[in-house]
Amino acid sequence: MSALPNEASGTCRTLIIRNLVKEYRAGQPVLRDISLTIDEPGTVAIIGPSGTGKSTLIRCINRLVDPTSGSIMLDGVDLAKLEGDALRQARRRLGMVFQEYNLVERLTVIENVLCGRLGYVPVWRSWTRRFPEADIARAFALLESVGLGDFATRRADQLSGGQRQRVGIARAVMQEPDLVLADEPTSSLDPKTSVEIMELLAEVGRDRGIPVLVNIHNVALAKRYARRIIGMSKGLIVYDGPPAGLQDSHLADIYGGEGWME
Ligand SMILES: Nc1ncnc2c1ncn2[C@@H]1O[C@H](COP(=O)(O)OP(=O)(O)OP(=O)(O)O)[C@@H](O)[C@H]1O
Repeated sequence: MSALPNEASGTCRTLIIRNLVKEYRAGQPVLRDISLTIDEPGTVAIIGPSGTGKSTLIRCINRLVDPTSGSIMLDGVDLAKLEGDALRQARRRLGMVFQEYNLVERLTVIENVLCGRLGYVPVWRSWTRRFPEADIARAFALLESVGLGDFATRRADQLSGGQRQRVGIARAVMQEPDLVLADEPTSSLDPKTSVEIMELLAEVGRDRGIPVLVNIHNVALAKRYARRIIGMSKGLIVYDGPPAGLQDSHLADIYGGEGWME
Protein backbone atom coordinates (compact mmCIF):
# COMPACT_ATOMS: atom_id res chain seq x y z
CA MET A 1 0.00 0.00 0.00
CA SER A 2 1.53 3.33 -0.97
CA ALA A 3 1.51 6.35 1.33
CA LEU A 4 -1.75 8.28 1.36
CA PRO A 5 -1.33 11.46 -0.68
CA ASN A 6 -2.33 13.93 2.00
CA GLU A 7 -0.72 16.82 3.66
CA ALA A 8 -1.04 16.17 7.38
CA SER A 9 -3.28 18.89 8.72
CA GLY A 10 -0.56 20.12 11.08
CA THR A 11 -1.92 20.32 14.58
CA CYS A 12 -4.19 17.61 15.91
CA ARG A 13 -7.71 18.83 16.75
CA THR A 14 -8.94 18.28 20.27
CA LEU A 15 -12.22 16.46 20.91
CA ILE A 16 -13.55 16.95 24.41
CA ILE A 17 -16.74 15.11 25.35
CA ARG A 18 -18.29 16.02 28.68
CA ASN A 19 -21.18 14.36 30.52
CA LEU A 20 -22.72 13.02 27.33
CA VAL A 21 -26.12 11.41 27.81
CA LYS A 22 -28.33 9.87 25.14
CA GLU A 23 -31.83 8.62 25.76
CA TYR A 24 -33.76 7.27 22.78
CA ARG A 25 -36.66 6.83 25.22
CA ALA A 26 -37.10 9.30 28.07
CA GLY A 27 -35.70 7.97 31.31
CA GLN A 28 -33.80 5.09 29.62
CA PRO A 29 -30.27 6.35 28.96
CA VAL A 30 -28.15 4.42 26.48
CA LEU A 31 -25.14 6.67 27.14
CA ARG A 32 -25.19 7.49 30.82
CA ASP A 33 -22.39 9.98 31.48
CA ILE A 34 -19.58 9.82 28.95
CA SER A 35 -16.57 12.10 29.34
CA LEU A 36 -13.39 11.70 27.33
CA THR A 37 -10.73 13.77 25.63
CA ILE A 38 -8.98 12.83 22.41
CA ASP A 39 -6.11 15.11 21.55
CA GLU A 40 -3.50 12.86 19.95
CA PRO A 41 -3.33 11.34 16.48
CA GLY A 42 -3.71 7.60 15.99
CA THR A 43 -6.25 4.85 16.45
CA VAL A 44 -8.52 4.83 19.48
CA ALA A 45 -10.66 1.69 19.72
CA ILE A 46 -14.01 1.55 21.49
CA ILE A 47 -14.86 -1.95 22.66
CA GLY A 48 -17.83 -3.30 24.58
CA PRO A 49 -20.72 -5.73 24.39
CA SER A 50 -23.58 -5.44 21.94
CA GLY A 51 -26.07 -2.75 22.86
CA THR A 52 -23.73 -0.88 25.20
CA GLY A 53 -23.87 2.33 23.18
CA LYS A 54 -20.67 2.27 21.06
CA SER A 55 -22.40 3.18 17.80
CA THR A 56 -24.57 5.70 19.60
CA LEU A 57 -21.44 7.43 20.91
CA ILE A 58 -19.89 7.63 17.44
CA ARG A 59 -23.20 8.78 15.95
CA CYS A 60 -23.60 11.48 18.59
CA ILE A 61 -20.18 12.90 17.64
CA ASN A 62 -21.14 13.41 14.00
CA ARG A 63 -24.75 14.14 14.97
CA LEU A 64 -26.37 11.31 13.06
CA VAL A 65 -27.94 10.97 16.51
CA ASP A 66 -28.86 13.99 18.65
CA PRO A 67 -27.44 13.85 22.18
CA THR A 68 -29.89 14.33 25.04
CA SER A 69 -27.42 16.40 27.11
CA GLY A 70 -23.72 17.09 27.50
CA SER A 71 -21.17 18.69 25.19
CA ILE A 72 -18.99 17.49 22.31
CA MET A 73 -16.34 20.16 21.79
CA LEU A 74 -14.18 19.93 18.67
CA ASP A 75 -11.60 22.69 18.77
CA GLY A 76 -13.81 24.86 20.91
CA VAL A 77 -17.05 24.34 18.94
CA ASP A 78 -19.84 22.38 20.63
CA LEU A 79 -21.00 19.92 17.95
CA ALA A 80 -23.95 18.99 20.17
CA LYS A 81 -25.44 22.46 19.72
CA LEU A 82 -24.91 22.99 16.00
CA GLU A 83 -27.78 23.14 13.52
CA GLY A 84 -28.24 23.80 9.79
CA ASP A 85 -25.30 25.22 7.85
CA ALA A 86 -22.99 25.32 10.87
CA LEU A 87 -23.58 21.60 11.45
CA ARG A 88 -23.03 20.80 7.76
CA GLN A 89 -19.74 22.75 7.81
CA ALA A 90 -18.53 20.99 10.96
CA ARG A 91 -19.58 17.60 9.64
CA ARG A 92 -17.48 17.83 6.52
CA ARG A 93 -14.35 17.63 8.70
CA LEU A 94 -15.61 14.41 10.33
CA GLY A 95 -14.83 11.48 8.04
CA MET A 96 -17.29 8.65 8.56
CA VAL A 97 -16.62 4.97 7.77
CA PHE A 98 -19.57 2.58 8.12
CA GLN A 99 -19.95 -1.16 8.70
CA GLU A 100 -22.06 -1.50 5.56
CA TYR A 101 -19.86 0.95 3.60
CA ASN A 102 -22.76 3.30 2.62
CA LEU A 103 -21.54 3.66 -0.94
CA VAL A 104 -23.82 4.81 -3.73
CA GLU A 105 -24.05 1.43 -5.42
CA ARG A 106 -25.00 2.62 -8.92
CA LEU A 107 -22.14 5.16 -9.07
CA THR A 108 -18.58 4.37 -10.07
CA VAL A 109 -15.82 3.94 -7.55
CA ILE A 110 -14.24 7.30 -8.42
CA GLU A 111 -17.61 9.06 -8.12
CA ASN A 112 -18.06 7.54 -4.68
CA VAL A 113 -14.66 8.85 -3.59
CA LEU A 114 -15.55 12.28 -4.95
CA CYS A 115 -18.71 12.21 -2.81
CA GLY A 116 -16.30 13.05 0.02
CA ARG A 117 -16.06 16.55 -1.52
CA LEU A 118 -19.82 17.16 -1.61
CA GLY A 119 -19.65 19.33 1.50
CA TYR A 120 -17.08 21.55 -0.23
CA VAL A 121 -18.42 22.17 -3.75
CA PRO A 122 -21.31 24.50 -4.62
CA VAL A 123 -24.70 22.79 -4.81
CA TRP A 124 -24.95 23.16 -8.61
CA ARG A 125 -21.66 21.33 -9.01
CA SER A 126 -22.78 18.49 -6.77
CA TRP A 127 -26.05 18.19 -8.72
CA THR A 128 -24.13 17.80 -11.95
CA ARG A 129 -21.32 15.95 -10.18
CA ARG A 130 -18.82 18.37 -11.71
CA PHE A 131 -15.87 18.53 -9.39
CA PRO A 132 -12.76 20.73 -9.67
CA GLU A 133 -9.88 19.05 -11.50
CA ALA A 134 -7.70 19.14 -8.41
CA ASP A 135 -10.34 17.11 -6.55
CA ILE A 136 -10.54 14.58 -9.36
CA ALA A 137 -6.75 14.18 -9.45
CA ARG A 138 -6.69 13.73 -5.69
CA ALA A 139 -9.49 11.15 -5.80
CA PHE A 140 -7.50 9.09 -8.34
CA ALA A 141 -4.37 9.37 -6.19
CA LEU A 142 -6.32 8.26 -3.13
CA LEU A 143 -7.77 5.29 -4.98
CA GLU A 144 -4.27 4.33 -6.00
CA SER A 145 -3.10 4.57 -2.40
CA VAL A 146 -5.82 2.21 -1.17
CA GLY A 147 -4.90 -0.30 -3.88
CA LEU A 148 -7.88 0.32 -6.16
CA GLY A 149 -6.29 2.34 -8.94
CA ASP A 150 -7.60 -0.08 -11.56
CA PHE A 151 -11.16 0.02 -10.27
CA ALA A 152 -11.95 3.72 -10.72
CA THR A 153 -14.60 3.27 -13.40
CA ARG A 154 -16.20 0.11 -11.97
CA ARG A 155 -19.62 0.46 -10.39
CA ALA A 156 -19.50 0.21 -6.61
CA ASP A 157 -21.89 -2.75 -6.63
CA GLN A 158 -19.26 -4.81 -8.48
CA LEU A 159 -16.76 -4.67 -5.60
CA SER A 160 -16.10 -7.11 -2.75
CA GLY A 161 -16.76 -6.04 0.84
CA GLY A 162 -13.09 -5.31 1.50
CA GLN A 163 -12.82 -3.26 -1.69
CA ARG A 164 -15.97 -1.34 -0.76
CA GLN A 165 -14.54 -0.52 2.63
CA ARG A 166 -11.36 0.77 0.98
CA VAL A 167 -13.54 3.06 -1.13
CA GLY A 168 -15.36 4.13 2.05
CA ILE A 169 -12.04 5.02 3.67
CA ALA A 170 -10.82 6.88 0.55
CA ARG A 171 -14.11 8.84 0.56
CA ALA A 172 -13.61 9.75 4.22
CA VAL A 173 -10.02 10.89 3.57
CA MET A 174 -11.26 12.89 0.56
CA GLN A 175 -13.12 15.07 3.07
CA GLU A 176 -9.76 16.18 4.53
CA PRO A 177 -11.09 15.23 7.94
CA ASP A 178 -9.83 16.42 11.32
CA LEU A 179 -11.14 13.20 12.81
CA VAL A 180 -12.23 9.85 11.33
CA LEU A 181 -15.10 7.97 12.96
CA ALA A 182 -15.37 4.31 11.98
CA ASP A 183 -18.46 2.42 13.14
CA GLU A 184 -17.66 -1.32 13.13
CA PRO A 185 -15.67 -1.06 9.89
CA THR A 186 -14.57 -4.71 9.97
CA SER A 187 -17.72 -6.47 11.19
CA SER A 188 -18.78 -7.61 7.72
CA LEU A 189 -15.29 -8.69 6.62
CA ASP A 190 -13.21 -11.87 6.84
CA PRO A 191 -10.28 -11.93 9.32
CA LYS A 192 -7.53 -11.17 6.76
CA THR A 193 -9.44 -8.31 5.16
CA SER A 194 -10.28 -6.99 8.64
CA VAL A 195 -6.54 -6.75 9.39
CA GLU A 196 -5.94 -4.91 6.09
CA ILE A 197 -8.72 -2.43 6.83
CA MET A 198 -7.44 -1.76 10.35
CA GLU A 199 -3.95 -1.26 8.89
CA LEU A 200 -5.33 1.21 6.37
CA LEU A 201 -7.20 3.15 9.07
CA ALA A 202 -4.04 3.23 11.20
CA GLU A 203 -2.15 4.56 8.19
CA VAL A 204 -4.74 7.32 7.72
CA GLY A 205 -4.28 8.39 11.34
CA ARG A 206 -0.50 8.30 11.03
CA ASP A 207 -0.13 10.00 7.67
CA ARG A 208 -2.67 12.76 8.33
CA GLY A 209 -1.79 13.18 11.99
CA ILE A 210 -5.43 12.84 13.06
CA PRO A 211 -7.33 10.67 15.53
CA VAL A 212 -9.24 7.68 14.16
CA LEU A 213 -11.99 6.56 16.52
CA VAL A 214 -12.98 2.97 15.75
CA ASN A 215 -15.86 1.03 17.26
CA ILE A 216 -14.86 -2.63 17.02
CA HIS A 217 -15.92 -6.01 18.45
CA ASN A 218 -12.62 -7.79 17.86
CA VAL A 219 -10.54 -7.21 21.00
CA ALA A 220 -7.38 -8.72 19.46
CA LEU A 221 -7.55 -6.30 16.53
CA ALA A 222 -8.26 -3.41 18.87
CA LYS A 223 -5.19 -4.28 20.94
CA ARG A 224 -3.03 -4.73 17.84
CA TYR A 225 -3.87 -1.42 16.15
CA ALA A 226 -5.07 1.03 18.79
CA ARG A 227 -2.77 3.19 20.87
CA ARG A 228 -5.65 3.64 23.30
CA ILE A 229 -8.64 1.49 24.19
CA ILE A 230 -11.92 2.72 25.58
CA GLY A 231 -13.96 -0.07 27.13
CA MET A 232 -17.67 0.57 27.56
CA SER A 233 -20.26 -1.27 29.59
CA LYS A 234 -23.92 -0.33 30.00
CA GLY A 235 -23.45 3.17 28.64
CA LEU A 236 -20.42 4.04 30.78
CA ILE A 237 -16.65 4.03 30.18
CA VAL A 238 -15.13 1.38 32.44
CA TYR A 239 -11.61 1.28 30.91
CA ASP A 240 -9.62 4.02 29.22
CA GLY A 241 -5.96 3.32 28.68
CA PRO A 242 -3.27 1.66 26.56
CA PRO A 243 -3.78 -1.83 25.09
CA ALA A 244 -0.96 -3.18 27.26
CA GLY A 245 -2.90 -2.23 30.38
CA LEU A 246 -6.06 -4.06 29.34
CA GLN A 247 -6.17 -7.07 31.66
CA ASP A 248 -8.63 -9.95 31.91
CA SER A 249 -10.18 -8.23 34.93
CA HIS A 250 -10.96 -5.20 32.72
CA LEU A 251 -12.44 -7.46 30.05
CA ALA A 252 -14.61 -9.04 32.74
CA ASP A 253 -15.78 -5.54 33.75
CA ILE A 254 -16.50 -4.66 30.13
CA TYR A 255 -18.15 -7.85 28.90
CA GLY A 256 -19.24 -9.38 32.21
CA GLY A 257 -18.38 -12.85 33.53
CA GLU A 258 -15.18 -14.72 32.74
CA GLY A 259 -16.15 -18.11 31.26
CA TRP A 260 -16.11 -16.72 27.70
CA MET A 261 -12.38 -15.86 27.99
CA GLU A 262 -11.25 -19.48 28.35
N1 LIG B 1 -32.47 4.71 16.73
C1 LIG B 1 -32.69 4.06 17.88
N2 LIG B 1 -33.87 4.13 18.53
C2 LIG B 1 -34.07 3.49 19.70
N3 LIG B 1 -33.13 2.76 20.32
C3 LIG B 1 -31.93 2.65 19.72
C4 LIG B 1 -31.64 3.29 18.48
N4 LIG B 1 -30.37 3.01 18.13
C5 LIG B 1 -29.88 2.22 19.11
N5 LIG B 1 -30.81 2.00 20.06
C6 LIG B 1 -30.65 1.20 21.29
O1 LIG B 1 -29.58 1.76 22.01
C7 LIG B 1 -28.79 0.74 22.62
C8 LIG B 1 -27.33 0.91 22.19
O2 LIG B 1 -27.24 0.64 20.79
P1 LIG B 1 -25.87 0.84 20.01
O3 LIG B 1 -26.12 0.44 18.60
O4 LIG B 1 -25.33 2.18 20.27
O5 LIG B 1 -24.97 -0.25 20.75
P2 LIG B 1 -23.61 -0.89 20.29
O6 LIG B 1 -22.77 -1.00 21.51
O7 LIG B 1 -23.03 -0.17 19.13
O8 LIG B 1 -24.11 -2.35 19.85
P3 LIG B 1 -23.55 -3.31 18.68
O9 LIG B 1 -22.15 -3.64 19.08
O10 LIG B 1 -24.46 -4.51 18.74
O11 LIG B 1 -23.65 -2.56 17.41
C9 LIG B 1 -29.41 -0.58 22.20
O12 LIG B 1 -30.25 -1.03 23.24
C10 LIG B 1 -30.23 -0.23 20.99
O13 LIG B 1 -31.35 -1.06 20.87
